[in-house]
Amino acid sequence: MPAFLSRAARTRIKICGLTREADVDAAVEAGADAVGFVLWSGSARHVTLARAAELARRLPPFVMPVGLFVNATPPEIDAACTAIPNLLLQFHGDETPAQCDAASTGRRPYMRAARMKPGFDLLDFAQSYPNAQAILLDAHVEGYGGGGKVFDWSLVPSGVLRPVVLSGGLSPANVIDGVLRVRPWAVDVSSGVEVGKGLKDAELMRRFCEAVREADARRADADRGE
Ligand SMILES: O=C(O)c1ccccc1N[C@@H]1O[C@H](COP(=O)(O)O)[C@@H](O)[C@H]1O
Repeated sequence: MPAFLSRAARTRIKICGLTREADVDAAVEAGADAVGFVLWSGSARHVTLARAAELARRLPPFVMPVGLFVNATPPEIDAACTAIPNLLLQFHGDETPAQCDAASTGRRPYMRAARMKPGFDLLDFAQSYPNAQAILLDAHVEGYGGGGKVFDWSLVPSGVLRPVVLSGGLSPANVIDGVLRVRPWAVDVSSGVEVGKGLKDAELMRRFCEAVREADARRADADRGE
């Protein structure tokens, strides 16, 4: 059985939209498995590639840098992958399967964001991106994402058969519920651990990660029938 389907899996944590050194350090300290840099200039959390590379150099081994793109060109993605080794690509715009595959050149792992709303066919969407390493679920919001909006988790069907990353308005207050309801491979948070756009709060990040661990413990108990 693939690890992402295992009931015992520890829910991975990505914290996105970091812009400051202290926030990168605090995210790692809190227990993040991945940290995201918004490389789309249309976002209030945007960082230049040079800045993202500088921040990514602070990451210790086994904490992965993620580059968030919205309709970036292949040369922009090439430049990012050159500047930041081991960059996981997050396509959060209108990228087609062919565009994602071309940008990844078959060698760079990527996640594709799905914008969840009633009527959206997630199974069909996931199938149309067979080379995406994960499907990231975000709420359908004005613009492209990062709006701090929770979508209706009951829209997530069982049987996606791909690693799912739950995002969209997660926070220390609701992430336990999200993990128990959706059982994602990973969770991704931005607005819910912020004091201002791109300005993270160390205490909120700590509480978020702690809540995910609590959800994992409850999930394990539930699976054991306790
Ligand atoms: O963070 C942004 O500014 C952003 C811009 C464009 C697309 C996605 C963006 N962020 C991603 O959105 C989800 C949900 O974020 P939130 O927790 O609801 O604020 C997350 O994957 C961010 O990486």
